[in-house]
Amino acid sequence: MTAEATFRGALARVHRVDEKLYQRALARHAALTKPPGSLGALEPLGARLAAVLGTLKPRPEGRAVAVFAADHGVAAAGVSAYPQSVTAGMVRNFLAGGAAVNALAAAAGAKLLIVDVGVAADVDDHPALWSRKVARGTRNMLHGPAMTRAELFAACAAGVEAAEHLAARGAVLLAGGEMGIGNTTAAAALTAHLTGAPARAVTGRGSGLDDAGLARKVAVVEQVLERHGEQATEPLEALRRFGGLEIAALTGFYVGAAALRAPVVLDGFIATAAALVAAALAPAVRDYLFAAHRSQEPGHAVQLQHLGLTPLFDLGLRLGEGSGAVLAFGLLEGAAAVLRDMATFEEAGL
Ligand SMILES: Cc1cc2ncn([C@H]3O[C@H](COP(=O)(O)O)[C@@H](O)[C@H]3O)c2cc1C
Ligand SMILES: O=C(O)c1cccnc1
Repeated sequence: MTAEATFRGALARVHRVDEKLYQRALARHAALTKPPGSLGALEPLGARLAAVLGTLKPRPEGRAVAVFAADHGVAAAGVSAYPQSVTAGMVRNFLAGGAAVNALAAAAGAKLLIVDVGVAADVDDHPALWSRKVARGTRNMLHGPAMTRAELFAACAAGVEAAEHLAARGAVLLAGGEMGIGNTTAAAALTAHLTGAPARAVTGRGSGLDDAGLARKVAVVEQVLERHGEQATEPLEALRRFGGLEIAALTGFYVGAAALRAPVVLDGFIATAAALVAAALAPAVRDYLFAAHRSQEPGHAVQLQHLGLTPLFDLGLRLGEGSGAVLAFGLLEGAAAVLRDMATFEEAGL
């Protein structure tokens, strides 16, 4: 099967969840031994999980996070506080177990898969590494499309296959993360294009730009949109022009998860840019997406509002790597547990 067929096949398998099951789960919550509504956001959260998993007694055990890594040609425009070489350096750190997502995934009991979809440097083989290098980074989107169509679909297919791989190994709750120096610039361009928000409203400091760096980054995003925004007439073309290989892989990952009817947790600004593309291609994908946190990156709130998703928490995170998504696993499992395991007033004879 071609990469394009893999991705389009997954898109065609995405269907809306059962709204009636969602309503029945809310009704069950109202009958449980607690004042109605006293579990707050956990109640609709549990009901959404029930609808996704097709049961009033969801048991989402088995957690996994896939972190997609790739480099960005636009990094040459001085849009990050860090050099491009940090992408490969951090991939090696993930494999050695020393990054934030390693610590958080271990604390959450989540399996971690690292996927190289486009790191510029060579990365040595490792049992935790999936080598799906499509190219040695993207081209600089200031001068033209970041990817070819073949590269775009190869990255999207890698994401679909990562979701299938993790689900086949017992993961019920999925999350995606990313690593790629320069990728908040790509995410900002995509977000401005897909939501219609002005570049300056969705462009932030990323990994830590100062005021001058931020002004340069906003100008880059504006120039990119001016130069070829009009040619991006559909979501996949926007992804090809302004995205990154890891963002395309995350788009495939969300579509792949939805096609498998698996709940999938969003992370921060870059991950949610990929979710915007996925939801633009197949609106039903939204039924399977769970927003973990609100990132400090200012465009994240714009994206979440566009998707109609309410984040579960705001810890002031601005890291990526899937770090915030992994932190939400416990809340999802807690929401499922109360819906599944609590007694109703009638059962308790109350
Ligand atoms: C050491 C280090 C670890 C990271 N882990 C995630 N990111 C985050 O920062 C990058 C995006 O920011 P920008 O667009 O400003 O380059 C991404 O790789 C993202 O995941 C990191 C960044 C650094 C420096
Ligand atoms: O929101 C994020 O995920 C984020 C923000 C800044 C830098 N890297 C990631």
